[in-house]
Amino acid sequence: MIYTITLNPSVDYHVVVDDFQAGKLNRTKSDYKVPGGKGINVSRVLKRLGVPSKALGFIGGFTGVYIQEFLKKEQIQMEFIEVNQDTRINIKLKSEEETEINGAGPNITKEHLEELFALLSTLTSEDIVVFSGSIPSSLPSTIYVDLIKKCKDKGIRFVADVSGDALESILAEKPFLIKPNHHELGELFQTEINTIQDAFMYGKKLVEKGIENIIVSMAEKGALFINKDFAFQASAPKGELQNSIGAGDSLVAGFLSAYTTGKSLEEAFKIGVASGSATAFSQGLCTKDEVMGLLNQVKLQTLEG
Ligand SMILES: Nc1ncnc2c1ncn2[C@@H]1O[C@H](COP(=O)(O)OP(=O)(O)O)[C@@H](O)[C@H]1O
Ligand SMILES: O=P(O)(O)OC[C@H]1O[C@](O)(COP(=O)(O)O)[C@@H](O)[C@@H]1O
Repeated sequence: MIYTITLNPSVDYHVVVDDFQAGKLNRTKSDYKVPGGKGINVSRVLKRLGVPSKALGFIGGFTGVYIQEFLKKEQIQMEFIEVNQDTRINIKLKSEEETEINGAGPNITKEHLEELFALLSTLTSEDIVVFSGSIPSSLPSTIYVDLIKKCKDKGIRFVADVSGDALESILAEKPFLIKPNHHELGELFQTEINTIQDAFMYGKKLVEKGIENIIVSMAEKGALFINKDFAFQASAPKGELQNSIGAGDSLVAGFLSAYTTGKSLEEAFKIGVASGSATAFSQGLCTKDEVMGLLNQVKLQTLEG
């Protein structure tokens, strides 16, 4: 079973504003709300691609109730730990550009954390755990390392889609897969990455440190897959960008949906990239038909060196 762990879920409040002006009164052209948080998005896309998963994490308040009801309607398995404060609301503003304001998240107590450790202790080496997204501000930045150690003790493989200090701290734990975008990869090396060649060079450094597989996503430029045996660059399909929120999560879900059902790393990578782009080209998260419709546009090129 794939378990997704979202320490900091969200209700994503999407607003579309024509010609957004900072510091002025703006009125929405349209708006809608959906559950968010990286692991929750991964579970939702996995479900659409026909692969079951179970969503874990901390949830609370009226926003938490909304998320759980929504996921229940989508028949997504979940086992969230109830906390005392509201799950955050993240603002996703679409105008000429996309602007995001993500909340810090509710207070998580020692007891809540112990519940999560107890849940993890029921998993087996057959499972895969996906750790995604930010850490609520009440938890230490090393929390992912502690949770990962718990998984590693049981021989459980894990995937991490995290950024900043959290990403840096988990590298020594040798994840099965990480998926930074090119900004997040650059941040690790205190540099800016804009080209495929630079992404390849820095991605390889992480593989040398013991990361099994790395996917560096580069939005409309596609993505790179690197491990110790081979490296590929995938072009992204062409289409009209609707909303790229959740594109990275969809890439992770697409990859895992294929890899855990017996496809090669190469094929799984292609399905991942098609899933990311299918989400970017739709208002919400991708559907299976949308992913399959884009798959033959994803072309792989071997990267050497
Ligand atoms: N504008 C776009 N056009 C085509 N594909 C896109 C676009 N934006 C994102 N994608 C697809 O989604 C994947 C993940 O997007 P990216 O923005 O890099 O991730 P994140 O959401 O983690 O920042 C990309 O590798 C690509 O396949
Ligand atoms: O936990 P973080 O880093 O604040 O990110 C949470 C946000 O990321 C998302 O999961 C989208 O992630 P991606 O666009 O990277 O796929 C949103 O649903 C959510 O609001």
